[in-house]
Amino acid sequence: MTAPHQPWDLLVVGGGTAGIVAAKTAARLGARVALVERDRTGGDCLWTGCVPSKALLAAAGRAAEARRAATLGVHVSGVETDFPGVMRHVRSTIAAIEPQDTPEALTAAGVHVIHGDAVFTGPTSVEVAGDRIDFHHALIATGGQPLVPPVPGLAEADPLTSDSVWNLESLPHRLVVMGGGSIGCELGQAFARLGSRVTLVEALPRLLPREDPDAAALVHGTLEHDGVEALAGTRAVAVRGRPGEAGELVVDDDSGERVLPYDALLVAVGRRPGTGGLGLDAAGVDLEPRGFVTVDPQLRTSSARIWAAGDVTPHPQFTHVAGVHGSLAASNAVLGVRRRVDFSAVPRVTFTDPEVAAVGAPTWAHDGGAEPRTVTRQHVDVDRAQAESRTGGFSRLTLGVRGRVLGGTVVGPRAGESLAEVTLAVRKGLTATDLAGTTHPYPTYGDGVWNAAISEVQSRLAAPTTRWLLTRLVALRRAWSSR
Ligand SMILES: Cc1cc2nc3c(=O)[nH]c(=O)nc-3n(C[C@H](O)[C@H](O)[C@H](O)COP(=O)(O)OP(=O)(O)OC[C@H]3O[C@@H](n4cnc5c(N)ncnc54)[C@H](O)[C@@H]3O)c2cc1C
Ligand SMILES: NC(=O)c1ccc[n+]([C@@H]2O[C@H](COP(=O)([O-])OP(=O)(O)OC[C@H]3O[C@@H](n4cnc5c(N)ncnc54)[C@H](O)[C@@H]3O)[C@@H](O)[C@H]2O)c1
Repeated sequence: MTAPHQPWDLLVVGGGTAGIVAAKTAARLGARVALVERDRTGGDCLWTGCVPSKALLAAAGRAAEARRAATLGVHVSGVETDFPGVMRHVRSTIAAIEPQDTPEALTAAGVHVIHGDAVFTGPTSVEVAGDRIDFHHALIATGGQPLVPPVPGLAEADPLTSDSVWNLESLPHRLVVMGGGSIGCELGQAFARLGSRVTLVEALPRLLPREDPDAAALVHGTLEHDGVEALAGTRAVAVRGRPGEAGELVVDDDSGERVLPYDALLVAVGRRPGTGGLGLDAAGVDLEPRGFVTVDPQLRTSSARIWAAGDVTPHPQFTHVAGVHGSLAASNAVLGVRRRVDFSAVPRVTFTDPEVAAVGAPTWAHDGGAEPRTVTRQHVDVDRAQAESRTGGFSRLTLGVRGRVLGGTVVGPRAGESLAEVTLAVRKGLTATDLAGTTHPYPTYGDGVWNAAISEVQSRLAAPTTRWLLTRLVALRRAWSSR
């Protein structure tokens, strides 16, 4: 392999979202860029993460909609799901999106693509298939892998993970899912709606433990309605099973042990950073205690010319974060600027039904009156939700001094879309008055956030001093008009 332009201005290791966005950004800035990928460019999001999971959820959602259409007077009988057909939809979605991330697309964007496993041999060089490649700057964007925790018998049973679940050819009759976070809830709901008997096991006392408890409760309720047995506060103790065969997961809650038989076991308890075999010692790159690459706020590692972005860092594991951080690290590396990561407004969405979308300061744990505090609009009071018979949701804002929007949680259909304006509000320091004064189209789920903001403005108008002043003003106008 001959690699032109060495040393590269930027050598990117890893062709997932962080690496691709970084490489394209640096090339656009005029840098000479190479990207090393050992597998397929596109990364977790395209092949095993966001894209297949959202395609699967879309199919499962259609089935659920057809089943509940009777509430709207539409009777759909005999709803059947055809798992190979669903998986064809998953693969065709990937195929439709893939062209953006191919080596050809990268080459067209001015990025030299190298296929192989990169290993750092020093602070300014890597080796790929025996060839030495020199760089002025490098970016580690090697992502992560599903974590398989040390539960006795688990590794031996070779469970499904978010990497391998996409190879299933038939729907498991009984699916046990370990982990009630984003992957567990999204895939657990999807498989249940497609016809599996799903049991979800979450070690902490509730599902989606990072989200507003009211949001988690709504998701829990819908999962149960979909037929999922959701066991929160339940630890996995042991697995009895062999690869590719039915087995049993032994779990334990405060009331004792219970055996959960499965045809397939899916582990979704988080992801570990992909740093193994990268030669980071030779490069002088430090890891933090959990094994993620340590970065400063400019995404520089402990090695002056090496940067890192995406799931390999301790930052939130989302595609949008990987992309934004990849771009930021690339411009810092090739331009020598000092842009810093900004965590004030990083949105997140769990694509269950209902969707749970949140940003900024938590929307819970605020006692009444003191700031910050919350205002909530239940979606039973949102006309669009009533029209669609989808009232199980809410829009909640966390407000600080003078009504400044510090955070928000929206639960309901397309909550991720409704969250966009809350994200902008948090980022730009807007207030409830700003949101209330912005005309929103009627009837939309956006009315939830809008009316929460309006209720805040109305409650300020109802404050005794304001109320007294307004009453005086009206009385003066009345006196003036009747002169
Ligand atoms: C089931 C699931 C659903 C998800 N859904 C969402 C979602 O809806 N929204 C969202 O925002 N996020 C979602 N995520 C998270 C999202 O997929 C990740 O945060 C994102 O893809 C991380 O991108 P990355 O570039 O950091 O890493 P990756 O995409 O993992 O890319 C790393 C790349 O580096 C390569 N590599 C590793 N080591 C080497 C080496 N030594 N040499 C060369 N190449 C190497 C790998 O082959 C890989 O291609 C989901 C994740 C999962 C698992
Ligand atoms: N919609 C999205 O944006 C989306 C969707 C899927 C995944 N992701 C990303 O992928 C990452 C990984 O997702 P994930 O769901 O695997 O991780 P997660 O951290 O979201 O959830 C893991 C859950 O497993 C539980 N858990 C841990 N050990 C357990 C055990 N032994 N038994 C039972 N439960 C246990 C944890 O308490 C936690 O609730 C997430 O951090 C997320 O950022 C994002």
